Amino acid sequence: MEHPPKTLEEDVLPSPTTTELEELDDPIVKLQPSKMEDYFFPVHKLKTRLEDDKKEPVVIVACGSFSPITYLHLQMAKDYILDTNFEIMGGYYSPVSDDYTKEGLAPSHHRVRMCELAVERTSQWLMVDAWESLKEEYTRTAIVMDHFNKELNDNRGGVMTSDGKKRKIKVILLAGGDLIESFKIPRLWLDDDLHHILGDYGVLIVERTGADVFGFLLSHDILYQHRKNVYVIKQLIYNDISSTKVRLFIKRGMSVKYLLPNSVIKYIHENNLYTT
Ligand SMILES: Nc1ncnc2c1ncn2[C@@H]1O[C@H](COP(=O)(O)OP(=O)(O)OP(=O)(O)O)[C@@H](O)[C@H]1O
Ligand SMILES: NC(=O)c1ccc[n+]([C@@H]2O[C@H](COP(=O)(O)O)[C@@H](O)[C@H]2O)c1
Repeated sequence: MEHPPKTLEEDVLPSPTTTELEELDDPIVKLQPSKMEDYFFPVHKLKTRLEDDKKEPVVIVACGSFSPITYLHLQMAKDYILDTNFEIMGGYYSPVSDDYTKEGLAPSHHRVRMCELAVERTSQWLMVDAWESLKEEYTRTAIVMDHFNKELNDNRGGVMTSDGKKRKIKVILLAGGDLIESFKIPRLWLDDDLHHILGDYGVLIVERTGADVFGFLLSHDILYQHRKNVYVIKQLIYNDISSTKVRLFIKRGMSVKYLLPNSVIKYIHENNLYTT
């Protein structure tokens, strides 16, 4: 279990590069198709070479509804940098399929496109993978993690180190504290899946207001058993934008500016999403 930095002095926050602060003029775009038969695994922002051989290559996978994606989801993926032992090769949003019966889900092709719009001008490492969303039936998160592992390690052989050898990428699930707390809901998660996700992959937990992550880690047997593979990202500034509230604001005709990227707001209006 990773603990937050003890003092701020010990923890040197990397300064963002200019490109990270500006919206990219020349966006790195490779849109996902809307049919499974046209599906390809997106790799256009994936780093293929490890810069620091002492670090462990990692790909972050964020599963969720993203209905719609907000600045919280974008910021959540950024906080990994506090952990200095990983070198991030890339990150993916994997929106759930339409079969996931949750209130407020816009059709999956809209959710995928909104995620793409959100990252295409603002990130040099985040991509959107439509595989899960293109499936007619719901796919459990453990199977989604296997899909990423297969694409990255089995099909592509991981990454290249400086001496030309290939190294396996650690695929890690990025999840908010609330998602982790859902592990305790009876029959929602299979124990075998939790052992697989936590034991064979790993979880990066982003603290969320109202969720006592450390207390929960202590109380949950399977999480505790795999605690070495569980990394908690302490939120220094809490951001509690929620997609539910964003949908409600839109429905009530209120402004959602500064809660999500303008390109996503424009898309929502153009496609008349969340108005009813
Ligand atoms: N405020 C937050 N702080 C930390 N993590 C969050 C926050 N909001 C969402 N997440 C995380 O983002 C991921 C995807 O979230 P998802 O879109 O499914 O839920 P949500 O934003 O809570 O949406 P909804 O309001 O529709 O339930 C999940 O891992 C969730 O825990
Ligand atoms: N058994 C499982 O694999 C399982 C159970 C609950 C949620 N999840 C995942 O968690 C993510 C977020 O779910 P919610 O939007 O319901 O918070 C989704 O990607 C969903 O697929 C997976």
